[in-house]
Amino acid sequence: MKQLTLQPIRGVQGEIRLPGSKSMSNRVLLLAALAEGTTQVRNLLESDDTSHMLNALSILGAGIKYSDDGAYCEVKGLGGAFPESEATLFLGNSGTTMRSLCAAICAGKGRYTLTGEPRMLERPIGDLVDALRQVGAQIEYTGAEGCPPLDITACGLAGGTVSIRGNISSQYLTGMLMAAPMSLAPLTIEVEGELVSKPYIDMTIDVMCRFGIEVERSGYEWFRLPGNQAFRSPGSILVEGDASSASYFLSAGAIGGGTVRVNGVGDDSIQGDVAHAKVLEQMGANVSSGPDWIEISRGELTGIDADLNHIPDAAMTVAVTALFAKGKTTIRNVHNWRVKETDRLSAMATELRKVGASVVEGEDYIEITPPQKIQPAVIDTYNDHRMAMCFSLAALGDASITINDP
Ligand SMILES: O=C(O)C1=C[C@@H](OP(=O)(O)O)[C@@H](O)[C@H](O)C1
Ligand SMILES: C=C(OP(=O)(O)O)C(=O)O
Repeated sequence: MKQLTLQPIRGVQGEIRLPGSKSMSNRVLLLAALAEGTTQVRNLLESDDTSHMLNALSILGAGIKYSDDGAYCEVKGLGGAFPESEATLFLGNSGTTMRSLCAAICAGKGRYTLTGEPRMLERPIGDLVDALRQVGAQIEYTGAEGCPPLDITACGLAGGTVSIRGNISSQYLTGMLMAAPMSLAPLTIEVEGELVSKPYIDMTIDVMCRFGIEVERSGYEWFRLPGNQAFRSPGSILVEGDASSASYFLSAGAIGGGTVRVNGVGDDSIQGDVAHAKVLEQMGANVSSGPDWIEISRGELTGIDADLNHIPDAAMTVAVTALFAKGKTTIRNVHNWRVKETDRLSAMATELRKVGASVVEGEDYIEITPPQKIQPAVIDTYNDHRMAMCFSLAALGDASITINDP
């Protein structure tokens, strides 16, 4: 196993341009593949999750190539649902790919197996499968009930009304929304109970709108879409910088002193995770922003008690930032951390204790009391990119931090 040791970092300042948003990249790729016309996607993220989406889309028939200078990725759309074929698609541990492709595939024809890394086979998808079955999808579990692998016999989606639970992941609703225009008649999607991670739904609808599909909605309660519609390519689309990735740099600025500026996301962003800067401001950091940039510098940081359900990914960065705040920080309403790349509530509690914090791990919250002084530690990352990225910040505490499997 590789390790990365970070020597104590004494102060940070500087400016970066962010890589493309994972969430926006994967939405744009899928809709571009289904759309009429060719889309040039700029600032596409290069990552495991986007490579699983790209690979699956090319197996499903979309034409994908990079421009000679690498400036954009060109996606030649299919002009409708995926054409009839048979394929096994390996989707790694990418929730956005698994959930959105599952729904989109059901709108077409053919026989498909969707599978992934061992952890993906433990991540729930039953709420999406139940909803898709209401509109005629034929999906079987071949492993554990309620999780991938899935065997799908795609035969199109009927219209009508479908009800979907949203209390575990918003990605199920995102999947239904992006498949809905391909249904055979208008579709109304009703959300049953509480919906988590709400800003991701606004992002989904924003991207769909750029591909020519209007969604009628009542808040996060119901959504109505016309059937038999094709997405239309906007020609060219710029993927915003990744707001979740921005959170590590912004926290570094809030903790470490000098001014840090991230370019590529700001006030005009469609990503909910830009609200991470607001949380840092609430903790005492100095924040300013423009349409596509955010700048931050240190203030006296104080612990907060906050419901961070709306920013589940950046909330992990807040948890590590809490090591540098005065007093206790409580992060509430993050029960679905337990079903992501790893059980993030348990992993976070274990690793924060290694650097000396006192931690209470609740069923759906975490309470962090910082140590007098951050202890040098070897951090396990549980095959979770965000564990690696957010614990790098602990090296700002005058301690050397080794990250396992960085
Ligand atoms: O729709 C998306 O792009 C995402 C939604 C969130 O998941 P949940 O809705 O499962 O919380 C988030 O954690 C994930 O990284 C990306
Ligand atoms: C939860 C995440 O990803 P996904 O659900 O898309 O696998 C993440 O990137 O933090």
